[in-house]
Amino acid sequence: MSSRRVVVFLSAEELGPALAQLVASRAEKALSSGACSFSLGLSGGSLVSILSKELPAVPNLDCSRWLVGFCDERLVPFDDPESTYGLYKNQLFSKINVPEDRVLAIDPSLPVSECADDYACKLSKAFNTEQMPVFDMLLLGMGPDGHTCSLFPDHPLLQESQKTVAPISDSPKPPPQRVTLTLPMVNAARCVVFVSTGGSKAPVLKRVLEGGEGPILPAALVTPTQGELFWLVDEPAAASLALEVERPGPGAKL
Ligand SMILES: O=C(O)[C@H](O)[C@@H](O)[C@H](O)[C@H](O)COP(=O)(O)O
Repeated sequence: MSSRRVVVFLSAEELGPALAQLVASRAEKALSSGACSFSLGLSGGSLVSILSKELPAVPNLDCSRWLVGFCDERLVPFDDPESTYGLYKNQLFSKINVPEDRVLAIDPSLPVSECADDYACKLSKAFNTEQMPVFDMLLLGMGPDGHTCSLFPDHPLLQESQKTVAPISDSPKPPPQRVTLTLPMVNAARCVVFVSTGGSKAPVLKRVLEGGEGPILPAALVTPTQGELFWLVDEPAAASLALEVERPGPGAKL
């Protein structure tokens, strides 16, 4: 892992614009350095509302060459309120100019194992590679149990070392059937950004960032091989941290 930065913001309201600016600046950097696209993996949960509010507010944001995938997705129809793609379609994609055919959604009509394999093929095709697709940036959340994507504590999926996308049928967080990027896929990304806010995350954030008793939690297994790792958190989530963190001033660029 090239670097880990833990950045603490006064509130989620201050974190949002900084996150959007980070995404936009990394997209600009990728595309201006000759890449044909900027590949971004999205998670669900509270990230949906943060990104839907803050990305469209970035001045002159051009997403026409973005390639958008999902770090995990629930096996429900797109019009189900639990569908991460459905939420982003309604709340974000209608406000930015990412072409519809460059948003890589799962096929929720398939059985979960076939759905995972189908999504892995879709990603390989979109990234034009037979190797492990490498996202420019992945945006991850973390549950109060330390899960990320749909990788849950003590789950056999944490040992998956070959697949890029895996099925899960016993998610402890409903709905039970999902597909998820695997740890090798997540750790191959050029930049991984966790966003975690709220006091309920304070205990697990301390355990993930500073270590503690018991098995290592899924979010702590995200250690990009060569990529950057950001933890963007608010003060309530950081309340128990003892390690050195960054506290940028208002409007500071990451
Ligand atoms: O689809 C999902 O459930 C998410 O991808 C999941 O991994 C989420 O990121 C965490 O549960 C954190 O969610 P919050 O940020 O809402 O706490």
